[in-house]
Amino acid sequence: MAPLQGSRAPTEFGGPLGAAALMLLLPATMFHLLLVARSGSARLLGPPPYLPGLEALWSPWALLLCLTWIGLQAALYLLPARKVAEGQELKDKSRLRYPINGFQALVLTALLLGLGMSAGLPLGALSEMLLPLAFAATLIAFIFSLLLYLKSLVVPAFALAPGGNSGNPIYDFFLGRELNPRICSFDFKYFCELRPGLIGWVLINLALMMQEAELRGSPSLAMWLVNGFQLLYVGDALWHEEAVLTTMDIIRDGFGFMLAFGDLAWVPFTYSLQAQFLLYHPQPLGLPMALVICLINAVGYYIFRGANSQKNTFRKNPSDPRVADLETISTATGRQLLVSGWWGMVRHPNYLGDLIMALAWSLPCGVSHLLPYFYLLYFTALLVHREARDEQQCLQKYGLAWHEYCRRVPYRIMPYIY
Ligand SMILES: NC(=O)C1=CN([C@@H]2O[C@H](COP(=O)(O)OP(=O)(O)OC[C@H]3O[C@@H](n4cnc5c(N)ncnc54)[C@H](OP(=O)(O)O)[C@@H]3O)[C@@H](O)[C@H]2O)C=CC1
Ligand SMILES: CC(C)CCC[C@@H](C)[C@H]1CC=C2C3=C(CC[C@@]21C)[C@@]1(C)CC[C@H](O)C(C)(C)[C@@H]1CC3
Repeated sequence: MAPLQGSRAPTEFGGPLGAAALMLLLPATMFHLLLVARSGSARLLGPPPYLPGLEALWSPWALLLCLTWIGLQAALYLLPARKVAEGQELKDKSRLRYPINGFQALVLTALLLGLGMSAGLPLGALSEMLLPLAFAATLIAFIFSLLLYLKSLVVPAFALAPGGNSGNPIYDFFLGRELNPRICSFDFKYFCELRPGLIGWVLINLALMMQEAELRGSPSLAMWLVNGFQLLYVGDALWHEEAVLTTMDIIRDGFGFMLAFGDLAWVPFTYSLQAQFLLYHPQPLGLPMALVICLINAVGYYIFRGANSQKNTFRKNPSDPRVADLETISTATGRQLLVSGWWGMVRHPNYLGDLIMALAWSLPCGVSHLLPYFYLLYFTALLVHREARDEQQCLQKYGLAWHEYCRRVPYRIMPYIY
């Protein structure tokens, strides 16, 4: 049985108190956004238009729908994969294996949906159920995290995450004790990170677009852009699914409430905020402005994809001709750090690209409201915090070589600014 008191790594997110506050604050924020998006004034910083009673939140149908959705995605995850990838080496020197069939799951979901819609499935009606669906997803995330916590109490110590094993049950419940909870080969964290929430996000976007078409005759240009940009982002994540195996969420963070709620509830219901806003607050958008916004998204995507692919190619095979000419610094671990190309511009060029895309997702909503810019604000805070966490880990891993990298590439995310 794993000890309750673990490695005593320094706590993050403000320790147990911060974790407890976040567990209340994050769901509260999500419901606030859902309520405000459909209110006339759509004021991000004002009070919610009303406080929903339990009858507006709880619906057994919504719970059934959420469970069916997760079940469908789990079934697609279990289908034969075109490739099985190995994860990073674990404490016991073993490597886990992961199916690479996320894009296949997206395509099959789209086919099933197409079939359903041609048989009369009223997808637009989903937009009327967002509140009970979000409540059901939160409930599922909470119960799921509790089961994950209980499971973590009976696994050997080497299976625990370095950070979520402080001995404080609230903190560990939030951050996640077990690093890679699995039943047989089914990896819960990997599954949740990319499937039900991410594909659910584009499904909700599509439902909002269908509803707009029903209300106004056809979807607006702004709605097309938001749907297109975010579908590109999700499709890209699933196409490059293997890259998620080197993110800190998979390598370092345990699977607890933060990721379970983040993946299953936060992503689908808050990342679709721009489309929610547009359904209730139609915005005029001319073709020239739409083209400028497409250009901004393309620039963001170019940087995001270029930086992520450059690092992934380099980590897989430093002598690959696409990266072999780049300048590097050697580290005591034997690994090298790129100091030219994208990674010589700033220390997190992928975050910069992601943030530029976030701006492009909000601009179609106009500038009359702050609400559609919530994602950009939240995401800036998330990435600044994430960058600091990653910096700390790289400093620990690479020591002097990391100092040298910081000297050569002084800016973190935004050249000459941050
Ligand atoms: N939409 C969303 O909600 C979110 C999106 N993201 C996106 O996910 C993607 C992945 O982000 P994330 O996992 O945070 O981190 P990164 O992909 O930026 O990976 C950081 C790691 O890269 C390696 N690295 C850092 N500098 C260099 C260098 N100069 N040369 C070679 N390797 C280097 C280090 O690991 P090592 O040396 O061990 O390889 C470091 O720990 C990003 O594009 C981010 O924008 C992230 C969070 C949320
Ligand atoms: C609820 C809290 C505020 C914190 C939750 C954070 C999570 C929502 C994010 C943590 C890392 C994520 C990643 C993606 C989605 C959001 C979460 C889960 C990602 C799958 C999005 C698509 C990208 O292409 C990616 C690189 C695959 C992302 C990986 C990290």
